[in-house]
Amino acid sequence: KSVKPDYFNNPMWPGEAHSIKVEEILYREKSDYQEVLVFESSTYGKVLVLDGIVQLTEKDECAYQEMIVHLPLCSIQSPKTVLVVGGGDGGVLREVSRHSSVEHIDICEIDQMVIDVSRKFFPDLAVGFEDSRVHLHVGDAIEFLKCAPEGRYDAIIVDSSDPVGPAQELVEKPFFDTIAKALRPGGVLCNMAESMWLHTHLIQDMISICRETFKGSVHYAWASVPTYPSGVIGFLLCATKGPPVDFVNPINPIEKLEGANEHKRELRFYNSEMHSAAFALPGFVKREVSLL
Ligand SMILES: NCCCN[C@H]1CC[C@H](N)CC1
Repeated sequence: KSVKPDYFNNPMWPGEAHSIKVEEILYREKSDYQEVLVFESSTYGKVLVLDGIVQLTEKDECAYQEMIVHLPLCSIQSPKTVLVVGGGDGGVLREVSRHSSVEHIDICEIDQMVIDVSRKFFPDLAVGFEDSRVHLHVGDAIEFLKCAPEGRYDAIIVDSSDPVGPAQELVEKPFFDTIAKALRPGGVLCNMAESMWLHTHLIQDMISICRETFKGSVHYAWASVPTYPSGVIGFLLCATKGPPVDFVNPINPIEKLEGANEHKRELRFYNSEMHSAAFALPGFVKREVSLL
């Protein structure tokens, strides 16, 4: 094409761009929702990109997938029913299935192409779909949650892409209302919550909505993910009104879970110390993002 794309003019991280050396393009198609790209990188393994935004790399996906799952699931006693919103690559499912107390996992992913591409190029993530407890729903999570039975889930994990494009409505109040309704009293939500370096306004908006919607506690945690913009990603942890949930000190520590580590592939990032440390926040975040 004659004109190079303007890398610096994007809504989520204006003025910055991240580059990874491409060895070989393995897949590039447009689904009904987004452009799906897979390439072999020089130093991060295979990389999944949606609409030009890095979703995961083989090298560092463990940080995000392990934290987004074990921060909520290790904060409640024996979680049984779990809902995953998004997560079509299967990585979150792989992590949920480490918890032997879980009996039923629903996943609602809007884009079948993401599932097919993950099965072909990311078998270490798509392995999550093989668990017999998994029930796949391909469709819009907004509709799925509207029809979900009240108090159905112990935990809901929103593994979304950025709120530009298909995932736009996943940061709005009506969606959080349906999540709160679908969770049991004392149930927990873990929501992808962008970067404390880049998105404090969006994080504040989400926290304000969640404080209203979840009468229980609202906490912000974060992890290092080198291939995400600014090198960190955040997680919003909420509990519905009911038995109080202490997010910072896991009452269901992963180290005590039978079989959690021999599972499909050992944990590479998450442990109980990383769990508690993830809630420690820099001064500027405490000032800019009021959690109280
Ligand atoms: N399931 C893979 C991760 C999807 N979530 C990511 C959160 C951060 C975004 N900038 C990219 C997607």
